[in-house]
Formats: sequence, C-alpha cells, structure tokens
Amino acid sequence: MNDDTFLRIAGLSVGYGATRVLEGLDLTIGKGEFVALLGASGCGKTTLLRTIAGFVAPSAGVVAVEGRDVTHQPPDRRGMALVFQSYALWPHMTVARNIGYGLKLKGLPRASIDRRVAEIEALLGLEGLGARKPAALSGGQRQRVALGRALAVDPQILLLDEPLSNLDARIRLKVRHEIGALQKRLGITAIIVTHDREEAMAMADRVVIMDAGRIAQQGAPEEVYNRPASPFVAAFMGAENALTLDGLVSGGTVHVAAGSHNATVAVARAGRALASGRLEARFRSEAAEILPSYVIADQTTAALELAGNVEAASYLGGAWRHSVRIGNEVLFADAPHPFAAGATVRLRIPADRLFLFNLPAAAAAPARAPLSPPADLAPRMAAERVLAAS
Ligand SMILES: Nc1ncnc2c1ncn2[C@@H]1O[C@H](COP(=O)(O)OP(=O)(O)OP(=O)(O)O)[C@@H](O)[C@H]1O
Repeated sequence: MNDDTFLRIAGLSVGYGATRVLEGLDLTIGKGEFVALLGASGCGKTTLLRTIAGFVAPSAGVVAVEGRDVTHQPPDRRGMALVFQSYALWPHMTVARNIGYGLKLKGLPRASIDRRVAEIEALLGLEGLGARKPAALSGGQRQRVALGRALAVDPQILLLDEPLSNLDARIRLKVRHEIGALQKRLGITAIIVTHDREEAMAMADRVVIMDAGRIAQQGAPEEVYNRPASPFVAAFMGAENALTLDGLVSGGTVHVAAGSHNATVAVARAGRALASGRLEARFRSEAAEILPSYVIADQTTAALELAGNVEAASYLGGAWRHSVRIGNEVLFADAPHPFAAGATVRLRIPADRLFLFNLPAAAAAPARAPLSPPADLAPRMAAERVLAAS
C-alpha cells in the first residue's frame, strides 16, 4: 500500500449466483481524490460501488479504508455515504427531515440535528425549502437534498451512483459543476459511477474505465482521452472510426504503407508498444478534415489521407458530420460546411490524432498482399513477427 492510499480495493471478486461480475479487481484511491468509474451498461461499475459501500458481499478480496479492513463491516460502519440514482428520498418527510435522517438514526440530539441541517441547506443552496416535501421540489433540488442527506453524516467517502441521470441536460451540466466544486471545497474523497464520458472527465481527477468487470485503463481525464491504451478505450472515449492499415515500426516511427485507399504516412510511435504488421487505426470524427479531391493539402504536417465518397451529412450544431465511404468502410468526419452526397473527397487525419494498435494475432493474418519493407528493415520485421507469434 503506498502512503497516500485512502481506500484500497484488492483482489475483489463479486458475482450474483453463477454470474461472475468482478474478478480479482484492484484499485487504490487517494484522500480527497475524485474518481469516476466509467463504462458501458452491465460492465460492473454499480456492483463495484455497492461492494465498496457494503451492500454487496464479495466472494474474495478486501476493501480497506485508511488501512482498516471494512470488507465484513455493515454499510453504516464504513464511514461512507451513498447517493442513489433515484435519490431515494422519503416522500412523506420534509426536506429538513430527509437531510437529518441519518443523524437521527445515529441518535443525535434534536438541536444538533437542526444545526447540521441548517448548515447543509446553506451549503447546497436549499435555504427556505426545509419545510417542503420532495414532491414539491424540482429534479435538481431533489438531487441536492439527496446529496445533503449523504453529506450530513460527515462521511469519509462519498459514493455517487449515476446521480445526474434523472436530470434534464441543462440542469445536469449545472449540477455536475456544483458537485465537482463542492467535492473540491470539502476535500472529500468521492467515487462517481457514470456511463457518460464527458461527465466523468468534467468531474473527476481520475477516470477508471471498466470493461466486463475489469479495469481497462485508468488515468487523468486528458490521459485516457489522448492516450487510450487499447482499441476498446479509444472507442469508448470517442474514437469510433476504425480502419486496418499495414505498418512498419522503425525506431520511434510507424511507417504506414500505402493501401488501396490511403497514401503512405509516417506516424510518431509516441512510446506506444507497437510491432510491425497489421494495425488498427482509430480517430475521432472531429480529428478528420474533409477536402474536395482536387484540393492539394498543406503537406507541412504529416497526415493520413484517405480517398472516398460522401454518403450523407447531418448538422450537429457547430459542425456537419459526414459519413464517408472508404472502400468497404464507412467513416465519420466533421466539417464546418456540408459536402454533397456523392462528392469525391479526401479525409485528412493529422498523424498525431491517429491512435494505432496492434491487431490481435488471429485478426492480424494478412488479408491482402504483405508489405514490401525497405530492404534494410526486412530482417528486423521478420524477427518481430517471430517474436509476436511466439
Ligand atoms: N442483483 C443482481 N442479481 C443478478 N445479477 C445482477 C444483479 N445486479 C447486477 N447484476 C448483473 O451484473 C452485471 C453488472 O451489473 P452492474 O449493475 O454492476 O453494471 P453497471 O456497469 O453498473 O451497469 P448500468 O450502467 O446498466 O447500471 C450485469 O450483467 C447485471 O445484469
């Protein structure tokens, strides 16, 4: 355990009956850190949060807070508070009684509860609403009451399970900034579960991307966004366009070979573990530029160029998104002006905005004529193929 570990999850395995959801998961969280668990529906993020909170018992592994093993402690002994997606407010209780509910359970005297409730109402901008019932509040206000009830008990760790998903888009943006600011102001350790990548990146110090019960990658928002470690993470972080290319790795450069629809280009390897052979290239729609086929592009920056035809365009607000057929693939690219359906175009993707990955061995079997590398690189490439296959 390193020194600044506050919450430690080690070797955590959780299942429901025969369904295995988490298998040997490890995660450490520092004091005051805000971590987002991000992943597609069913990947196990709620299960992880509920196991941390003590509502689900793991079949193996440890949950520890400040070195104290809480794995077998009931939820109310863990120093944590959970805010539910549904808010789970008591409909028959006023705002003030909802906020003070956890304190009452703890047996605090009435005067202390009233004082704390008033503090929380002021903290969350709920002054004047204490006598109302939840039904007489807006969605955003209800969400703040749920947050207030969690914070009232002064938890060491705040757990948030999709707390914004019942709010409409405009309120959602406002409340997510409020929660982010509040978390920083209070310095509380927090974990939020979300399937919304923008929400995760806007709120959290660290994003933990989950895939089928495993951690696919974790890091600062700009790290997982700009340096995805796998095709899955790249796609999840918005690089939905994928195509297969042949590449020759030479030192710090990946030489992408010319194909039936693309010209050759040199891409910086940028520390990625890549071997020569078939590559999956991924990029975001907004990374691509669309050029009419007759325009000569500025060649001062390296870019992958793909020849194709526009299939359709739709306005997203700010940009037009085009579907462009490149051979058998349809890729998406944005432009400030629409291109007509059928237009012959080139997509230009700057080399530094391409994410390259080696294809798994089975998928990497040559489907078309292999590359003809420069003579001096051929022996190295052959050696790498042997290594990759062994
Ligand atoms: N009580 C339960 N009994 C049986 N299976 C469950 C139970 N709760 C969750 N699961 C299953 O466990 C897996 C993980 O569910 P979990 O709710 O943790 O995923 P999630 O990533 O939070 O998904 P979502 O974003 O849809 O809430 C899913 O396949 C789900 O069907």
